[in-house]
Order: sequence, then structure tokens, then C-alpha cells
Amino acid sequence: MAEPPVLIRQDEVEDLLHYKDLIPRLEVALRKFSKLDSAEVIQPVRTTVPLQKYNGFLGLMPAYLVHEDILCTKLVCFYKRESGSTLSSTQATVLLFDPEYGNVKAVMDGEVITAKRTAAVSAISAKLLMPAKSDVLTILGAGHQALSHYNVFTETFSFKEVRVWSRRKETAERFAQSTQGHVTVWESVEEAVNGADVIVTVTGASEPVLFGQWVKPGAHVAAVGACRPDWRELDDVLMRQAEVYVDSREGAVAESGDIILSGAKVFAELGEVLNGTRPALREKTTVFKSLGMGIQDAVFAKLVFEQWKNKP
Ligand SMILES: NC(=O)C1=CN([C@@H]2O[C@H](COP(=O)(O)OP(=O)(O)OC[C@H]3O[C@@H](n4cnc5c(N)ncnc54)[C@H](O)[C@@H]3O)[C@@H](O)[C@H]2O)C=CC1
Ligand SMILES: O=C(O)C1=NCCCC1
Repeated sequence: MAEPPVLIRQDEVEDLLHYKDLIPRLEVALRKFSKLDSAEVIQPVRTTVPLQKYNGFLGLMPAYLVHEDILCTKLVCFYKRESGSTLSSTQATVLLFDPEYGNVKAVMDGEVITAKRTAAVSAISAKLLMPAKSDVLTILGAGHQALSHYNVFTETFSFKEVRVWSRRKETAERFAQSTQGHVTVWESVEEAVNGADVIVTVTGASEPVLFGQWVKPGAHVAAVGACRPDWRELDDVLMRQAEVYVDSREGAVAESGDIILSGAKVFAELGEVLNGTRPALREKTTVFKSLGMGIQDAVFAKLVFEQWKNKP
């Protein structure tokens, strides 16, 4: 009989996941995903169950990496929260299976995995697409993803200035007080993004907050929020003037309101750029539209489980 699953808590996942280990693993997974004719990665588009009564969704994100034999699914609930709400907008649990027998080996917290893997993928997009000389980083939104993005972007790159905007100034101020380095708080998006080389959008918005007319030509935007077909963070002008990169084309055309409603064309998947089959147009204005993928959770779940087992 199979052993019962182990339970890995949020603080344990936090201690076990470091960006320096995450980025190379994610690059390998993104490359495999985007290889033409590859049967190495099986990842259907997220199934989403609406929770209308609560203004939220349950997303089911299974993935199987055949060669590494990693079978995993994340269960993630995400919500549209009113300004001032103290409820969390994302709750996630990750299940890691034994693919041969079908039993669950580990049940682990998915919130840290979600925060860190999403930020690490955005950092990969910036590494490939941001202007060669990037001094100013602006973060729009001041929640969990804002902090994980701040951490990985400042650990990976050397910005001279980091700015934050949030719809409530006190949230942005609290964010700026919680970071290791200096962050300036801005009252309007227009001022916050003026002259920025890299802009990260990590809001719960369902209407555009970032407008193309404010974005410096050649800037890179990592757009992480608005993961529903009728939600927006970016306006049509920005979507149409930028070269649009995604994590998964299939996911993007099914789930991204910014892509679907603007009619913007997807130029490439990040994995295609990493494989060298599509170019990184660093000199142009670029948008990386992130939606999140089950394989990203799967590689981290395996890493967490292995490290947890080997803990002294
Ligand atoms: N692409 C991906 O893989 C993932 C995307 N997400 C999405 O990223 C976004 C941020 O997630 P978290 O940081 O976990 O959420 P959070 O709730 O911790 O932070 C959200 C931030 O957005 C702000 N905000 C909320 N509604 C807004 C509005 N209408 N206009 C402007 N700002 C607004 C909040 O004040 C807060 O600063 C969410 O949309 C979430 O669904 C989350 C996980 C993974
Ligand atoms: O990939 C994920 O995880 C999520 N993507 C969209 C919104 C919530 C979580």
C-alpha cells in the first residue's frame, strides 16, 4: 500500500525555494514546452470553474513532464477583491503524484510557489527583452506578486531606481517600507511609468491601468494580472504597438483579455526565444503577457519535495 502523502507547509516551501535554483529550471521547462513536435510536456489549458457568488474562480492546473516523470496539479482559487478588502486574492495548493501508481506523494502550499515561479518567469522575460541599459523599474500593484517581483528583479538586475504605484497610496507606502532597498511611492500611474525601462503590472484590475501613450518606446512590460478573457490591465494602444510575448500561446488566446479584446497578435512564446526559433526584439516596446502554467508549478513541486526529503 502507498505511503500517505506528506504535508509541506508554507514556511517550509519558503525556506526551500531560492530564485537562483528556480530560473535555470524554469528556462528548461519553457524550452521543452515550446519545442515543436515535442511530446515531452503534457499541459492542457487551465480548467476554470467560476465562483460567481464570491467574484472568484477555481483553476485546475495539471501537468505531466514525461522525461522527468513529474505529475502534478495545482488547485488555485483567485478572486477580484474590492479596494480595502483584507481577504487574500489567491489561495493555492499543489499536489505531487507518483505517476506510476497514481497516489499523491505530497500536498504542499501553493502560494509561495505561485508567487516565486510567476516572478521568476517575468525575470526571464526581462532578461530576454528589456532594453540593454535599464535603470528604472516600476511596479504597478503592491500585493504578493509585487513583492516577489521586487525580490527577484532586484536580485537579478541592477536598477538605479525602483518605483511603486498602488490604487491606495497607503498600500504602496506599506510595500515600500517592507522592501530591502529604497522604493519610491507614486500617486499616479502616468507619473510612475514616465521614463521607466521595465514595468511590471501585478494588479487585480479588470480594466486597463497602463496606457500605451505613457510607456517609453523600447520599454519592457511584464503583465501578470488580468488572467481572465474579459479582464484588462493594458490598453489597446499598448497591446497593438508592442511586440507581444507569452508563456503559452494556447493559454494566452483562451484566457488573456488584453490579447483577446485588443486583437493583438502573439509574436512568440518565451520558450521559442530561449530555443532560438523566434527573436528577442529588445529594441522594440515589448509586452510579456503572463498567465501561469502548470509545468512551472510542477518543476518547483518536485524541487521542494526532493529538498524536503533530504532535509537533515
Ligand atoms: N500570471 C500569473 O501566473 C499569475 C497572475 N496572478 C494575478 O496577479 C495579480 C496580482 O496577484 P497578487 O499580488 O497575488 O494579488 P494581491 O491581492 O496580493 O495584490 C493585488 C494588488 O492589485 C491592486 N488592485 C486590485 N484591484 C485593482 C484595481 N481594480 N485597479 C488597480 N489595482 C488593483 C491591489 O490594491 C493590490 O495592490 C492578480 O490579478 C492575480 O490574479 C497571480 C498569480 C499568478
Ligand atoms: O498561474 C497561476 O497560478 C494563476 N494564474 C492566474 C491567476 C491566478 C493564479
